[in-house]
Amino acid sequence: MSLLELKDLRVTYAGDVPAVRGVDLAVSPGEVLGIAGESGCGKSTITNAVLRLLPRSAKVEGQVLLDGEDVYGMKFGRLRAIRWAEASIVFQGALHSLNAVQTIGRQIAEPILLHEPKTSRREADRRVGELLEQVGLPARRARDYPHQLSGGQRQRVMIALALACKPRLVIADEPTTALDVMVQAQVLELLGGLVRDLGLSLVLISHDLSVLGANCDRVAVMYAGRVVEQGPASSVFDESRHPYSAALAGAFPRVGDERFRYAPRGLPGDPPFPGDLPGGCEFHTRCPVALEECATTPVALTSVAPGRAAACLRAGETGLDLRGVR
Ligand SMILES: Nc1ncnc2c1ncn2[C@@H]1O[C@H](COP(=O)(O)OP(=O)(O)OP(=O)(O)O)[C@@H](O)[C@H]1O
Repeated sequence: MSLLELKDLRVTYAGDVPAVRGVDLAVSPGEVLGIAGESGCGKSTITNAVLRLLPRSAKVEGQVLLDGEDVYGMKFGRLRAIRWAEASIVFQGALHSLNAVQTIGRQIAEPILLHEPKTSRREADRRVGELLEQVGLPARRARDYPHQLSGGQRQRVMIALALACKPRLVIADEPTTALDVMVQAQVLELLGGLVRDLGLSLVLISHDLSVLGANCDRVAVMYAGRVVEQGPASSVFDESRHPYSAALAGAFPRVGDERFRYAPRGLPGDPPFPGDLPGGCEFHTRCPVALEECATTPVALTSVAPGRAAACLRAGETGLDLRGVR
């Protein structure tokens, strides 16, 4: 059974902004699922929807099942119990997520003491030290305040915090966006290693498809609130079946990788505003291989190969060369 399952998830913000428009996703125990897409495509909305962290004005339809339990059908007490302990989130931008006037040790101890009331302060402190060491920081840094740490160290603290109550699922929403490339690679390697060692499931969210290609088992690519391609990470990245995935893959080349014979190219234009979507395929206005009918024919996510699906009228065409899109 899946540890996390989204069934036809739809989120509409006040003012009729359909930010997520029917997303089906499943994450198995121990699996790393990547969610890719440009800013505004609905990635953070999905993150927040999983643990019911959306503003009250957001209308949520469909289902979120965590280990088979309907997150939107449970009482608030149960919801509070599963946050941190069953599933936790590493948010982007640790400086804003951490409390500036509390030591990081206290901040990591807090969910432990809250969720495990029998744990003594002393035991919680011991666990904090252990968690800090697990993320590559000396235990004594527990006495530091967030401003005394570098950006990469703070993001390590965020990971320690997410692991504090031994959850089975971690959602990391752009966990390395604010970091420089070297530190980004170190933090991702750390996160991936911990997930493997602890046997956790991970949902890794990023606009950078190369990050996901290197760190995930499977990837879902989102555009305008929907999944437009899904499949094993390496194939979505190397042999995209949707022109948008091909463009995303081409926007972030891996230096020295022989497979990238094309210069990195940005994708012209912006994603559409969710309140004002074009007809037909939502991507047709920016698509380099669009046909006339793409402007009028809506297209659903359809299986294109075992374990692979794409929402493109041309996805099944043999010989369609998307490499030039990169
Ligand atoms: N509280 C809100 N009220 C109204 N609209 C919102 C709200 N939060 C997000 N949106 C809109 O919903 C859409 C999806 O936003 P979301 O933050 O989920 O995208 P994202 O892919 O995570 O982008 P980013 O990478 O920039 O965080 C955007 O058009 C955004 O403007």
